[in-house]
Amino acid sequence: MIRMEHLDIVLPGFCVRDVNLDVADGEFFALIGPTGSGKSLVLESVAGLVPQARGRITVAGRDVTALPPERRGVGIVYQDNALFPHLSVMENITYGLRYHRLAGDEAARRVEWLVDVLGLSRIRERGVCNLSGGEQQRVSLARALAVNPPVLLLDEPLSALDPNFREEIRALLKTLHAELGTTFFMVTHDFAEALFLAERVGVLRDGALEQVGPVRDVFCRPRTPFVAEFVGMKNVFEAHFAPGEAVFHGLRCPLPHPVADGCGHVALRPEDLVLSRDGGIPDHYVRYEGNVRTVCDLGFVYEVAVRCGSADFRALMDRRSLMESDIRSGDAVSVGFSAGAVHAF
Ligand SMILES: Nc1ncnc2c1ncn2[C@@H]1O[C@H](COP(=O)(O)OP(=O)(O)OP(=O)(O)O)[C@@H](O)[C@H]1O
Repeated sequence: MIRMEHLDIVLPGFCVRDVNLDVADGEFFALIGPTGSGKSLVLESVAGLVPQARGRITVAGRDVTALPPERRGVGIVYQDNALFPHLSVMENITYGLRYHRLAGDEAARRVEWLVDVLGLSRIRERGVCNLSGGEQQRVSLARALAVNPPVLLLDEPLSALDPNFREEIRALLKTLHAELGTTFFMVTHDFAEALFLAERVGVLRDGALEQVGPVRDVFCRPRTPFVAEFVGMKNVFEAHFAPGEAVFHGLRCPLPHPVADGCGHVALRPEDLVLSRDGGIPDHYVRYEGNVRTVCDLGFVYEVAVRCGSADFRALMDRRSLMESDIRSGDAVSVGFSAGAVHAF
């Protein structure tokens, strides 16, 4: 549905380099990466809002590289919703219908369906300026989808919302995608969002794609240290591989799958580590001894940093486990994990 071939965008001080990407018809694809990695530029080049220096963009089989934004067949939803402030909710939603010559029963039914699914019935005649952030974002989703675009581009649609609205809009995005079959192409720097919504993701780093794949694959089997850290692995170590095991920072670790001998990395998710002060690590777990360096309150969970030899591990613990195990900074602890949790690459 969307194809980018050898896409380059050249700006003073920043370049997007040789992006090649295929997004399938009806897919929910998320382009993820840290702030400033070029995600919005790639999305805007699909929309025709940023000129590319090289490459070709195809939408629904049509080469749109040279077409203006309004002829590309894409809808767009921004982080800050960009509604027309002088128009009502319904006027905003139906604004594009006339331009796209979409009057008639089918368009009216679609608008009513969107108003209903997005919970806008009660506020349809209101002006948009005094709506809550969540309501405004629901209106902008309805406006973008009212003209039935084959592709909906979403530029960080949740990041300006407070946490309650974020969950609500996230769930609505999932429903809309499942019901409409529209291809969704979303940009976000929040991997958890992509994990909840997307079928596949592409990870952008400094203007270049570093890994593309099914979201679970990228989550569990990152191919580079950068992707591993971006998806929250937290424990990424340079390692030397020998038959059946990895050695890193002087620690030996069995490998769940055969890996070619030589150098590489091992990575562990912080939630896969178990900490204990009294040796209470299951016998079949890999186990190292170390000292707690810091205990950091992250809100719902605690991140506990433990040094074992010269390796710094980071584990996540919920409040109850932390209280029950009475782990504090400076304590001697065991760090344990199942060999199956080790990702080697
Ligand atoms: N019109 C422009 N002219 C020059 N530089 C630009 C322009 N637009 C964006 N940039 C720069 O290009 C880089 C990538 O910007 P972009 O907005 O695509 O990043 P992003 O990954 O979407 O980041 P964020 O998550 O913060 O939105 C940034 O350094 C930005 O300052």
